[in-house]
Amino acid sequence: MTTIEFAKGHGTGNDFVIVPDLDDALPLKDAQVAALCDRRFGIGGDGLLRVAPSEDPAAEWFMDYRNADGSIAEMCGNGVRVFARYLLEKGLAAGPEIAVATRAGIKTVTVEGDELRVDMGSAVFGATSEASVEGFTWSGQVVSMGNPHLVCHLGDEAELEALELFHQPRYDTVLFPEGVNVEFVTGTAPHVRMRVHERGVGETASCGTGACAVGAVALSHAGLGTGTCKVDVPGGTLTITVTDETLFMTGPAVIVAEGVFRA
Ligand SMILES: N[C@@H](CCC[C@H](N)C(=O)O)C(=O)O
Repeated sequence: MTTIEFAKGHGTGNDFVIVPDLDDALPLKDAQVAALCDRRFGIGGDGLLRVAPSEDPAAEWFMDYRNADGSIAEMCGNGVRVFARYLLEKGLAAGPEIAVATRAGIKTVTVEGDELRVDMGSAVFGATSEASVEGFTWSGQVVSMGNPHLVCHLGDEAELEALELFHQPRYDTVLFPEGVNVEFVTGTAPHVRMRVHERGVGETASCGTGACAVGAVALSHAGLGTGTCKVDVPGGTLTITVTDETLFMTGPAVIVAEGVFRA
């Protein structure tokens, strides 16, 4: 029998299995990640955060993020806050500023009271494209937060609530050969609401990088290059602040369990 030490945490309901691998001795296979993230036969999570030593001298720890299906993603916004909270609780980092190495570069996480603020780097706007769910089609803004997003604005709250996101949204597979996270949004800056269908997961209660993309688009639609936008997700609220230099995401992150997984 194999045993794997784990913790479990979430940020606005986007939940993660955390696997400490401080000696970098546990390179998890896709099937192992999927088994750990399975909600019936495993621990359950939208993704997995392996805590590994960083090869970049600018950060001590590397966040090896994997989606629930085992696929690799470049970045995870809620994940990086949960990762930093885990480091703090385990005494692996001191704070108030923690540098975390990710596949999308070093992210600096700052403790702000009960919440954590992350310097996510600027949102990069691309072309416009379309997403469809069950025969309905919306135009969307392509945004990169290190990982790909398609931000679609819907007519009203009723339309947002009626969305059947257990279906995989259709998108331009030539533009997104590796898949895309699709955000569905109502409202205008400084306060919007979104639901999300995540690549490699399905509908989740929150997506940090998705909220960053949505906040940046909402501010831009309002004619504001800089400013703050609150983004309500099913699992809570994230605050997105765009400056001339970067984009900050602020929100909660909690560790809720620890244990040993037997496989
Ligand atoms: N939930 C995450 C995003 C995780 C990665 C995403 N599913 C992808 O494949 O790009 C977040 O909080 O940003």
